[in-house]
Amino acid sequence: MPTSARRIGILLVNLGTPDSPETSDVRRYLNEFLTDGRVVDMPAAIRYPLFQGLVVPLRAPKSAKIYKELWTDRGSPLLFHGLDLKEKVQEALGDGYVVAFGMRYQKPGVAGALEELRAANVERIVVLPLFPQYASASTGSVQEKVMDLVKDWWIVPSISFISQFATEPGFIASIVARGRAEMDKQHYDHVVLSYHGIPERHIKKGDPTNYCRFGSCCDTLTDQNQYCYRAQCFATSRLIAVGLGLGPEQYTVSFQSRLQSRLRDPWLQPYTDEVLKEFPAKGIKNVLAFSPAFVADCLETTIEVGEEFKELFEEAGGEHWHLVPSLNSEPQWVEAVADMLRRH
Ligand SMILES: C=CC1=C(C)c2cc3[nH]c(cc4nc(cc5[nH]c(cc1n2)c(C)c5CCC(=O)O)C(CCC(=O)O)=C4C)c(C)c3C=C
Ligand SMILES: [Fe+2]
Ligand SMILES: [Fe+2]
Repeated sequence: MPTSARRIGILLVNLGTPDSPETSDVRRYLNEFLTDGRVVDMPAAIRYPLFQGLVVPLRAPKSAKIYKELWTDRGSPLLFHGLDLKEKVQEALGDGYVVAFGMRYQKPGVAGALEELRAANVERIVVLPLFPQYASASTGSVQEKVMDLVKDWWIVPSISFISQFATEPGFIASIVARGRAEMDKQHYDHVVLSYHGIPERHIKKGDPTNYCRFGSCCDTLTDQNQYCYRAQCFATSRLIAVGLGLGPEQYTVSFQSRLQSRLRDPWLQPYTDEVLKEFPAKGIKNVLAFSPAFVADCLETTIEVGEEFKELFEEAGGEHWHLVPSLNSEPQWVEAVADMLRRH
């Protein structure tokens, strides 16, 4: 008797968000997030008491206030955009695929999403962490979680990971189209491409040949630095700039969202909140900002770039700061994701 063809399982994963903007839920989220050894790479014996006992209790009420500003009728944007993307990618890929969506921290979790794929008896699983540039704190953590979960299955399926898509033409074209739509509406003096920061140390830990010097070494992607987050951010930026027809002097690459550390560990620089203050004195009064480390709007885009940086820029004498929305579940991006998955 012929058997019907088995389908391919797709697991889309994003970072995670609190269940609600209440302090108790934000605390639970931050406790899980900031005790992940790939995010805070201190020995567990220090990390747990320091973060659960001190950092998170102090941070949670402040973060909760900001999450309240972000929250919508549909809840957290990171979550509902992820669910929308899942639906639309499923539609684009058709019956030969089963698409599931999970979050690295909190709900819906990666475990439940993997169970959906197991129940569908998929032939193999392709995991797409929704982070364009590879970082151990984001992509690496998702990879670790997936491997940790499937290791207990009686039959371990074939699993592959799309580790990064920093230079993927469909990703770049989707961002360029978003940017063009804004640039057609009005003139901008300058473009800022602001990426989530990470400690420089995290890059050095993934640099076995000791190649990265945080200088021009990151200006090209080579076999030696293919997983360097900084080099990937620069590669994404160059392609966006080419797509928008920008010369090197017309855009700035910078890094945001650093977690203040008393150890004063350097994070990737320049910091967005510092460079933007210098723009007005240089005659840059109208700025278009992109957040190309994120494919879905979230606290770090809508609030940090869209509101906090705007305020800082205006205080420094700037006139107009505008954030290009993330790709979310825009049709061109849905097709780019489906195409990436079909080719994988
Ligand atoms: C681009 C991917 C991300 C990397 C790399 C990353 C590294 C990283 N983040 C923190 C600390 C925080 N990040 C927070 C929010 C947050 N971070 C990402 C993505 C990456 N983080 C996203 C998508 C979000 C938004 C989630 C949402 O619910 O909207 C937060 C929580 C907010 C706050 O309290 O400020 C923290 C804390 C570190 C320390 C780190 C690398 C070492
Ligand atoms: Fe983060
Ligand atoms: Fe580098």
